[in-house]
Amino acid sequence: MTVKKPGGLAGIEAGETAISTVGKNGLGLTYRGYAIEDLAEHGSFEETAYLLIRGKLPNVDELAAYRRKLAAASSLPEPLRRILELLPADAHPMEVLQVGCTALGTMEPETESRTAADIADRLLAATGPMLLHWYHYHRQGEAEETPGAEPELLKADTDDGADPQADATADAASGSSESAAEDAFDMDNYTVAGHFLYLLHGRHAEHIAVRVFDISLILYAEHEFNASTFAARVTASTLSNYYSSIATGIGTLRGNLHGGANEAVMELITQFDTPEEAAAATRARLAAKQLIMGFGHRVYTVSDPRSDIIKKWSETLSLWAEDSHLYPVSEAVEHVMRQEKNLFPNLDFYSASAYHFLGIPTSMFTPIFVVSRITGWTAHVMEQRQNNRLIRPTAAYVGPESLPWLAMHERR
Ligand SMILES: CC(=O)SCCNC(=O)CCNC(=O)[C@H](O)C(C)(C)COP(=O)(O)OP(=O)(O)OC[C@H]1O[C@@H](n2cnc3c(N)ncnc32)[C@H](O)[C@@H]1OP(=O)(O)O
Ligand SMILES: O=C([O-])CC(=O)C(=O)O
Repeated sequence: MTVKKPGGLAGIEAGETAISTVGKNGLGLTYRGYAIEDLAEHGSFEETAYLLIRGKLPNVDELAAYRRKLAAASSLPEPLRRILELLPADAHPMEVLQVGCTALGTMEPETESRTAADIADRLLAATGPMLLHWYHYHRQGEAEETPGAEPELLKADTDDGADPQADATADAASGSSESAAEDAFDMDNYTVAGHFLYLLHGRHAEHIAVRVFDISLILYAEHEFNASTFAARVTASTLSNYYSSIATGIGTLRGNLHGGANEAVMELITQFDTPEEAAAATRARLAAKQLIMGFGHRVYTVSDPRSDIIKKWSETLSLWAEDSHLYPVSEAVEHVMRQEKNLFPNLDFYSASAYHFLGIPTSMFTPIFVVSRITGWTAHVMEQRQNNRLIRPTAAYVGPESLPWLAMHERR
């Protein structure tokens, strides 16, 4: 008798890693031995990126130098800007990032002196600007379409009376090599989070907005053998180049069962005006055997520790938000999912409302996941290369056997 193997490689230990632990005892997440709770409370995304890519937490001087390196790496070469401008306005933002990263790979290829770690630094600083250059270029002259816009209390004061969003947009669209936004951004205090929000909104974001965004980047950075990381490792295992692993990771992250879930969550919760409506609709969907995005997990069985952290921040941001009802709506969905299915929210569920309250357009949610996960993908590509063996499992053949050859005229 043959024993049926679990689908989707569930429960299969597909290799070793020293980068992170996921779901030990059903819960818990560590990056190189550090608890996610500590990283999110005391650390920054730059420290997390350094830890993942270089294997240790940076000291004061190393962190300052790293931030300077990232700040310098955040500007886009002119040919790359042109390529991004040629992409259609309705292109999928994940494909824009795939094109952007691959195009950069043709301009700044991996070499002995330009290592995977160097390119990772370049990409985690430059992918946000790539996305936002393409975004603003195509929205030149359009009304602000950021849903919910940034809550008033989260906005930094702009004292010159100018409309920096319009300036940044127009300048990006004009094709000048350095946009007004980049010129004006305080590069001495560069953070990936602060720079992204600045380029999006055309003004410095409030401290709390930058901090919440920074924490979300920490939470999204790494997660063991998740689908996109595993796919990136498969690509690395063929001795392909670094950029190809990243392109693989982006393509795999896009799907709704993985990174795409945060956008699907937003599409769900914005359909409801009240918690009661959300609860009833969730019950109806479950009865119809539909998936509710942002719930469940392949590895965690008790809870996703990242969800507790981002949920708290989503609640805090909702206090200032125009459409603050999205937080109680989300809680109502969570309540039904726990009651009916004993399922808990994963990181994507409350990230959706948190990003929305920060004034981030829904179509950028999964690309932001890319900006962060580049760190984890890189750590895994480097680990795979250190002790490489081609990843090539076998399949149990279940197709037809020994068919007689059919001549052309015999085929239906
Ligand atoms: C950052 C991230 O990438 S986290 C993951 C993001 N993805 C999502 O949120 C998508 C929604 N969730 C899901 O589809 C799944 O929970 C996954 C893909 C995350 C994990 O999938 P699997 O490990 O294969 O779990 P599986 O599909 O076997 O689920 C077990 C049971 O729970 C149910 N279930 C799991 N997740 C959900 C959900 N979100 N909504 C409704 N039911 C669910 C399944 O239907 C299944 O029920 P059954 O036993 O009656 O058939
Ligand atoms: O681990 C997984 O399967 C998905 C996930 O939560 C992640 O990649 O962050």
